[in-house]
Amino acid sequence: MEDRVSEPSLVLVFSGKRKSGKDYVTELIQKRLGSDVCCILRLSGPLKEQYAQEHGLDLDQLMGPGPYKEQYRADMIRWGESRRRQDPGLFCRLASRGAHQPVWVVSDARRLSDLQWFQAEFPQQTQSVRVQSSENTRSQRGWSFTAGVDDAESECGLDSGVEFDWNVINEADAPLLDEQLRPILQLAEEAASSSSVNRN
Ligand SMILES: Nc1ncnc2c1ncn2[C@@H]1O[C@H](COP(=O)(O)OP(=O)(O)OP(=O)(O)O)[C@@H](O)[C@H]1O
Ligand SMILES: C[C@@](O)(CCOP(=O)(O)O)CC(=O)O
Repeated sequence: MEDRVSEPSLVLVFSGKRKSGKDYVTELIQKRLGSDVCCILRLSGPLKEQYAQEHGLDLDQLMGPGPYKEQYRADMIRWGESRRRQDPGLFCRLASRGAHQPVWVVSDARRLSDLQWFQAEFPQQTQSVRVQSSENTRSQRGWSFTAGVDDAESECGLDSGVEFDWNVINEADAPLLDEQLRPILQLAEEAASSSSVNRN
C-alpha cells in the first residue's frame, strides 16, 4: 500500500456497541504501551473528516464522546454506507495511512467487512477484541436506544458470526480493566519487541 511505512506486528481490531467504552479501553491500551509502540486507528476518523467538511460541521465535536455527534449519526451512517458500497475498504485504508508503530489498535470496527479487510491484509497479525457493557451501564454513559441506528448494521454488523479472540467486560463490577487487558498487553509487548529485533 502506497502510504504504509511498515507492516504492523499486531493489529487489534476492537468492536462494541455505542458507549460500551471502545475509546476508553483503546486509549487505556495506548497509555500502557506508549504512543511510540501503539497507534489508535479510528475508522470513523476519515469518515467524519470528509462528512464534517461537506456539511460544515465541528470535527472536534464529531470525534468526541459528547452528544453533538449523535444528532448526525444516522445521516453519517447513510453517508458512510454509500461510500463503502463503492469501496468497502475505503475507511480502513484511509485510517491506516501513515501508521508506523508496531501495534495498531483499531478502535471501531462495525461491520464484517471492516474486520475482514484487516484479516485479509494482515492475516498473521490480526486479532479481534469485543468490548461489552450492559444496556444499563451504557445508559449511564449517555446511551439511549435510537431506531435506525441501534438496530442497523453499524451497531449490529458484528453481533453474530464472529468468534472474537478476546472479550473485555467494561463494567464497574467486572474484574479491573488492567487485569483483563494483561494478556493482550503482554501479546502487544511481545509483538513490539520482536518488531524492534527485526528492525535493528
Ligand atoms: N471503565 C470506564 N470508567 C469510566 N468511564 C468510562 C469507562 N468506560 C467508558 N467510560 C466513559 O463512558 C463514555 C463512553 O465511552 P466511550 O466513548 O469510550 O464509548 P464508545 O464505545 O467509544 O462510544 P461511541 O461509539 O458511542 O462513541 C465516555 O465518556 C467514557 O469516558
Ligand atoms: C458514522 C459512524 O462512523 C459514526 C461512528 O462514531 P463513533 O465511533 O461512535 O464515535 C458509524 C458508521 O460508520 O456506521
